[in-house]
Amino acid sequence: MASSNRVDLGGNPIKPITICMIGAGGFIGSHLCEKLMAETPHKVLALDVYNDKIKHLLEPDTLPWADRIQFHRLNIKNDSRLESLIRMADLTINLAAICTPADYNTRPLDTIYSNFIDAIPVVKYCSGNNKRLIHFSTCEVYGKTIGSFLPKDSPLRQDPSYYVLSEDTSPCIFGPIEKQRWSYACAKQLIERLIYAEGAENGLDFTIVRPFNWIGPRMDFIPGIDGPSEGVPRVLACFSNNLLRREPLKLVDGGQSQRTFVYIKDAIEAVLLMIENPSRSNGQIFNVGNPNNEVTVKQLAEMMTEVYAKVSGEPSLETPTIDISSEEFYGVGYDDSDKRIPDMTIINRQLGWNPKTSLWDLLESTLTYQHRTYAEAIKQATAKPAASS
Ligand SMILES: NC(=O)c1ccc[n+]([C@@H]2O[C@H](COP(=O)([O-])OP(=O)(O)OC[C@H]3O[C@@H](n4cnc5c(N)ncnc54)[C@H](O)[C@@H]3O)[C@@H](O)[C@H]2O)c1
Ligand SMILES: O=C(O)[C@H]1O[C@H](OP(=O)(O)OP(=O)(O)OC[C@H]2O[C@@H](n3ccc(=O)[nH]c3=O)[C@H](O)[C@@H]2O)[C@H](O)[C@@H](O)[C@@H]1O
Repeated sequence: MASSNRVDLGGNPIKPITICMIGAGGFIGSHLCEKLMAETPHKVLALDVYNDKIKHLLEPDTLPWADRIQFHRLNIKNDSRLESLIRMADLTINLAAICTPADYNTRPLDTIYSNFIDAIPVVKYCSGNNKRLIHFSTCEVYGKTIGSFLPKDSPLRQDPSYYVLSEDTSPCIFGPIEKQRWSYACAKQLIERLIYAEGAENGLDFTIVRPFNWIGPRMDFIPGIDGPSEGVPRVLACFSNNLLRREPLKLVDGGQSQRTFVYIKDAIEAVLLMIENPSRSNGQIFNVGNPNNEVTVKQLAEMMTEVYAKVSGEPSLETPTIDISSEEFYGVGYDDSDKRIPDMTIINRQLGWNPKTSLWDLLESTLTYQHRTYAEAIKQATAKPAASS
């Protein structure tokens, strides 16, 4: 329950604030709203075009936090209410974006507009009205590691300085323009630079968050169930969909890319620390990830297969994975980040935050959720054609 005697990292009482959360209806937004309602006294103006993932927080209006959350259905591209909602709040958190890799090379214009152009008014309204901004960027701004350009057998590839990604020292390395995969990373980088410049020239109080593969319940959609049949969500939902349908998991270019995955609930703790400790967060760019949870995508597929068999009680397929080329899976212009290990020095120093949950544990709770939420719907959807023939 929201307690009134909560203190910040300096031991000072935390005053209730109003937060304008743009993109509140998405994966991260839904978990952040849940946390803010259950554990803090803060108010949320929740802005999004959809609210399915936060319906449980909005209805019925007898919920204990009913007077602390207000949903505003709006598209920030073209809605004149945006500035007044930002003005009504003490802090704006911008989560709105197109952020699924399948879109970056097939809808590059929408990707660039969404991640750069549409975010500009948010930055300007915060700067012009002296409001604090927490903006969600991405670990993709780092692009590829320096180490990826070394020969495969170079011993330097084992040296962390060639692959650990640090906020204030690592370069941002993208592929050529025809590799439209980088449209997202480049747009995010430019909005980071704009925010940074607003801070330097006009005194904007900002915090930039670079999430490293946050995963958990409510991430994206299951194609044909609560999203388009032909849609391609991020890897957690792709693999969940394959497991639920008892299909082999598809390994893009052999699944050799490496990722570090962090549990959404751990990551949300970090965001709450940023919200409630502005003096330690303003002017900072924070990596938020779990360097201990590194796997190749192939290892992730194997682990998810094992965990899913445990939580569903269904035996795994004889051939649990198949290889597929990136061109076949994503189309022309796809490219990939090779490896993503976050340097945690800054977030540790400023906020004392550390992730807690192991990859096995986070997959167990997430796949339990996926099974409970979708297994029956998939059974019905796949049974339909047979019943009608
Ligand atoms: N999940 C991750 O691990 C991760 C990693 C890196 C970066 N991020 C960044 O974090 C943010 C949130 O990511 P997420 O995983 O919750 O994605 P999401 O797609 O689940 O949420 C984004 C939300 O923004 C909304 N939105 C998009 N455009 C809008 C518009 N024009 N007007 C109003 N609402 C709009 C969408 O409807 C959606 O609900 C994004 O900026 C993303 O780039 C997330
Ligand atoms: O989450 C993040 O930190 C960032 O990274 C993601 O990018 P990426 O990790 O490449 O996206 P995923 O869809 O999660 O894919 C991870 C890896 O799995 C592979 N993959 C994906 C799906 C699939 O079915 N099979 C498969 O092998 C991809 O090729 C990629 O190598 C997205 O760009 C953003 O959500 C975000 O900014």
